Amino acid sequence: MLTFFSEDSRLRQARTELHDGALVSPFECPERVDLVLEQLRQAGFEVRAPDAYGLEPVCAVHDTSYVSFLETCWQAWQTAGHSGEAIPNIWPARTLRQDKIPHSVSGQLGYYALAAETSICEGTFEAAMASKDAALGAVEYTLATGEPSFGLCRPPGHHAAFDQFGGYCFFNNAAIAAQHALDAGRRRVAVLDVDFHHGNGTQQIFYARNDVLFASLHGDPDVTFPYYLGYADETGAGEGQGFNLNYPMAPGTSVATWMKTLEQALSAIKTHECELLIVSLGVDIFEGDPISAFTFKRDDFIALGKRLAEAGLPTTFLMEGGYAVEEIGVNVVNVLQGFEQIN
Ligand SMILES: NCCCCCC(=O)NO
Ligand SMILES: [Zn+2]
Repeated sequence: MLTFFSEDSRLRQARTELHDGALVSPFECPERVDLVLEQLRQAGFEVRAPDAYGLEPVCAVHDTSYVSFLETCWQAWQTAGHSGEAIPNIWPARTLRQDKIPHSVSGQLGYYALAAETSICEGTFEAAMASKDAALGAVEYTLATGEPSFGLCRPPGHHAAFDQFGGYCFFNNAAIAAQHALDAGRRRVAVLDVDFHHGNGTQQIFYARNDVLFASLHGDPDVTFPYYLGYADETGAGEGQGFNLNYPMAPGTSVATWMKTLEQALSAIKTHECELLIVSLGVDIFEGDPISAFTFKRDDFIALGKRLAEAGLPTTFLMEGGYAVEEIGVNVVNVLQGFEQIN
């Protein structure tokens, strides 16, 4: 399976993440892609650098002011005299005005951030641009050939909403790729999110639309990040009613139960006659993931890849989460090789 990856993904070298009340070394680290690349190359996968697609595909799903904020935030933060990495510490919380975008970079950080764990630093914007290019290269290849592809996207994207970053995400790679497919003439695209965490950003971007079916299997938001979206009663709005499917599951859910739940999502994708499948591939459903709570073992990822291939759709996999760094490469390659065994 052809893989797309841009070396500029490494440009984000954040030093801090707010975790358990302390600033720690980020779980979403550049070493993640090193380990995936190592396993891909050992398994004989071709890795190709994508074209640079510019900002147009980004602004097809994200707010242009938000994109400009991401591009200028780090410089503005430093110009304002801050010495650490850019981390928000105030939000337009429920009792404050929601219609104000302050000129202060501190105020803008809170306006555009959905969570506080994700810092903005040197190279963040450039890495996010590289990540969405990997996604676009992969989906363009699949659209052109019908063959499956893998976008080794770093940073990940599924928490990024129309005008919000967080959960280690800045541009919603899956949404950008889905919109690109629609702009290329596909009528209906499915985004299947198998990451441990709900893809709140992907949901929000397509929530009122019926040309993208969003289906997500994830840890119950009642007890799992992002907490405030991802419940089963969120089924879409307006024309999008019925085109958003959330399958929250309790921490510790067995793989057997997870795979049975996957059947529900795949059945809906088939019913909706989707022409392209984009898989938000988070391998943080691995039992050893440090910040997640599902129970996949290495070989379960092979079964996952096989089952997805049986859906029989042109498929693009896009990297989302996965923080058990030592095993991330094997777990990713297992999905892709499982898929190829059937496809
Ligand atoms: N405490 C922050 C949790 C961020 C979740 C990142 C992720 O893997 N999302 O899929
Ligand atoms: Zn995740």
